[in-house]
Amino acid sequence: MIEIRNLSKTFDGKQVLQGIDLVIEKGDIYGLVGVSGAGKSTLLRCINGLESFDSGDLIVDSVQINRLSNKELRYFRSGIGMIFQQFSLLERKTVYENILFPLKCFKSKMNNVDQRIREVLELVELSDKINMLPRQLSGGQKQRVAIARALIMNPKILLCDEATSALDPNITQSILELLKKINRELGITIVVVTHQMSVVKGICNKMGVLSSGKLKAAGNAQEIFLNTPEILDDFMGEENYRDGTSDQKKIKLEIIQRSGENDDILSRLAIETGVKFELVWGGLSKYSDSIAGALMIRVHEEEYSRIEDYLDKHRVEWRKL
Ligand SMILES: Nc1ncnc2c1ncn2[C@@H]1O[C@H](COP(=O)(O)OP(=O)(O)OP(=O)(O)O)[C@@H](O)[C@H]1O
Repeated sequence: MIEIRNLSKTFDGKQVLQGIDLVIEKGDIYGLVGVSGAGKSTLLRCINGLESFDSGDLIVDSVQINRLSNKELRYFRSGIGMIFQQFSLLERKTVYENILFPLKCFKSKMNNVDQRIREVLELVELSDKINMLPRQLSGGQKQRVAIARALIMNPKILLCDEATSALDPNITQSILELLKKINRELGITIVVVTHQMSVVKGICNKMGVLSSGKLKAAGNAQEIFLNTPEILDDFMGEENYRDGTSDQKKIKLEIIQRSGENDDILSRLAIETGVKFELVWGGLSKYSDSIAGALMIRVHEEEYSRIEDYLDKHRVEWRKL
């Protein structure tokens, strides 16, 4: 378990994390989201002791990180894996040597190193690339090597800093599946820093929303998406829909669909109100353990009240954006 209590940090007098209280349970896949500069990466780096903090407590499996000596901190960090957007592989070393690297760094006395490297490579499904150099691999394959390198030390926690941000959607999906498998089969707690809402929806059971160094919300990811979506408004539009024409006279609203309810809502809305509206974005999202969806429509302000009346009358869940 990772417990963060009233943690604050400044950089050059600027407060970048302010009174953060957060608990990440063993086995969670926890998403940390927020706009650029919100403090996500700094918080992630505090968790593995790469970054110090000014006040508060950070306790990982009953170990108070801020009280560790340098030697103890080094040992502690060997039990936490980390992967990055840019993979950070050694370009002149083979896949095998890259995975071996942390064992050398931490002067590990692990037995059967060769067998262990082959095991982690099999887990990330890259056994056939063992003697290749990073430049001979695709982005997704490089991230798999980075994951294997993180796993070689048998970590209890894996930290992912924008690990899929540089990848195509299909490749992202396969990396997310791999992270889920690692969480499920090895029981590794995963903390994911991302600006991609689809990543949080796809794999995270919990999430924390950071804004200007403060924690705006924390809890069950699906509940935050469905019950308090306004908290995520800052990110909407970056990924879910593109709306270049900012027509002031049009109002956007979101219709929530839970478990297949209101499948026919758009056709009913069009036929029964006669209002012409635009579908901006729509889709079902697969949350870690269920499916729910949202439809975003745009309507001229003069006709907005007819839509509002219809949705309320038919008890359809919606909100104005
Ligand atoms: N080493 C540093 N020295 C000084 N300021 C820093 C340092 N690292 C981060 N900051 C500042 O701390 C704030 C939080 O940065 P951080 O990288 O944690 O945000 P983030 O939410 O991860 O953003 P992004 O999504 O862009 O990576 C920013 O204002 C950043 O400029």
